[in-house]
Amino acid sequence: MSNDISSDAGGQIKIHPAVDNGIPPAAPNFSGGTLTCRCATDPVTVELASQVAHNHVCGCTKCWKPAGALFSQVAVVGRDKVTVTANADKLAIADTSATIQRYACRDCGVHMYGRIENTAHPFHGLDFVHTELSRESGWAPPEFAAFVSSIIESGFPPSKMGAVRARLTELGLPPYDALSPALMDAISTHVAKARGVLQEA
Ligand SMILES: N[C@@H](CCC(=O)N[C@@H](CS)C(=O)NCC(=O)O)C(=O)O
Ligand SMILES: [Zn+2]
Ligand SMILES: [Zn+2]
Repeated sequence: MSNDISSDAGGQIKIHPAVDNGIPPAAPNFSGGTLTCRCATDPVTVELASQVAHNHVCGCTKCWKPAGALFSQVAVVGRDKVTVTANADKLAIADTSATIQRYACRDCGVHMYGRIENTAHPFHGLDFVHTELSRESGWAPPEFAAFVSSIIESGFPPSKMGAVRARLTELGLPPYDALSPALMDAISTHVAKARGVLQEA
């Protein structure tokens, strides 16, 4: 336990640096900022021309996490609000077979944005971004924890899942093993309408 990267000296479970010491609120009228990768020279920069939505922490193996973090922090923003403003040539898709095409810096490994190209996907039109890559404060804070059980797939001991879910709840991040109920309902509503079995939401 003492050398477990997922807990601090006091045994407190560490979720992600953006939430471990309290979650700062959104700034009113916040209108975006610049994401910068971790390269000391020639960093990739991405401009977001709006506030983000549905910010959350994600335990899946595919989302980018800073070193030592159990969870990723990830939000969505309209794809028309996302512009790569420097060193775009360093970006490559982390896994071309994934639904979300995550554009990663080849040098530092940070994911700069994730994009869904399938126009039938419920989340088409939204890009996935990590606001911690910005120096600005005022981003919409994370509201829930998604894919919590998936941290086990990165090697986290199943016996400590109770402590993780308790800590997430304490932080005000209700833990779910897929997305939040609101987002799961939105996905199924989209699917039902596409199948013609539902007219009204
Ligand atoms: N248990 C899997 C879950 C992966 C997963 O489904 N991730 C969600 C949340 S980011 C997703 O929507 N993935 C789509 C994708 O990765 O393209 C893992 O941890 O790898
Ligand atoms: Zn980089
Ligand atoms: Zn994820």
